[in-house]
Amino acid sequence: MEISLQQLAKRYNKEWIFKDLTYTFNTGKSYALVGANGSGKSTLLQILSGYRLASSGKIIYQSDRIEVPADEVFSFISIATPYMELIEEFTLYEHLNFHFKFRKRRENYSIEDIMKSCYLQQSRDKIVKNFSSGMKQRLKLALAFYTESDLVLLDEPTSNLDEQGIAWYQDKLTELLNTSATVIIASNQKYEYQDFCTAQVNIHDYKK
Ligand SMILES: Nc1ncnc2c1ncn2[C@@H]1O[C@H](COP(=O)(O)OP(=O)(O)OP(=O)(O)O)[C@@H](O)[C@H]1O
Repeated sequence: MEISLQQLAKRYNKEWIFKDLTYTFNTGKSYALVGANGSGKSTLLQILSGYRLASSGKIIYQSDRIEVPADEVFSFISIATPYMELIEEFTLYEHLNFHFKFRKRRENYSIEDIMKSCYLQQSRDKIVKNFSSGMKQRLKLALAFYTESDLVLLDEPTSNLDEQGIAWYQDKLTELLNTSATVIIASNQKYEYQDFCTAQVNIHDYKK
């Protein structure tokens, strides 16, 4: 998916978070969205996902060179972010089963394959509410990695992950980058994007 931002700007009350952001994210490429804490990385990802509105400017989404209407964009996107809530009352199996009733699994991986791949197969029938923070993060990432999507948005992807979890993230990211998905990673940690992303966008360049 190609995403073209035209003079995008966002402010909260009187504070401009970014202004005049004109940039194109190209199909199949991967981007690191960088900037200090509080600079606006999550805000931009939320706008790209349709969760928040920009204050001004325009976003054009194109799939196979055809513009995707704004109200259909959500079905092309996967997102893993700290503000996204999991359905805590479900077991792991129920959660994955529910999600994949609405979205297609990448390359027809089975739910069992997905649980195994994120080292959660032992927790198949455990309620998500009782997951540790690292387990919840692996589930969020698994939902993003294994959903067939044209655009994958990852916000602080390794928060709460241990060393094995970080290696798993890097491995799954490498697999994702071999697909045609466009990937955007908002990050403060170089190991989340260095050696993986083809370009960097620094929010501080759009604050003048
Ligand atoms: N709903 C909101 N209302 C008002 N201000 C907000 C809101 N959400 C975020 N902000 C402000 O917008 C700015 C950018 O926040 P954002 O979370 O996008 O930054 P970030 O770059 O993702 O930060 P971090 O690296 O700490 O996660 C901050 O000053 C924050 O306080």
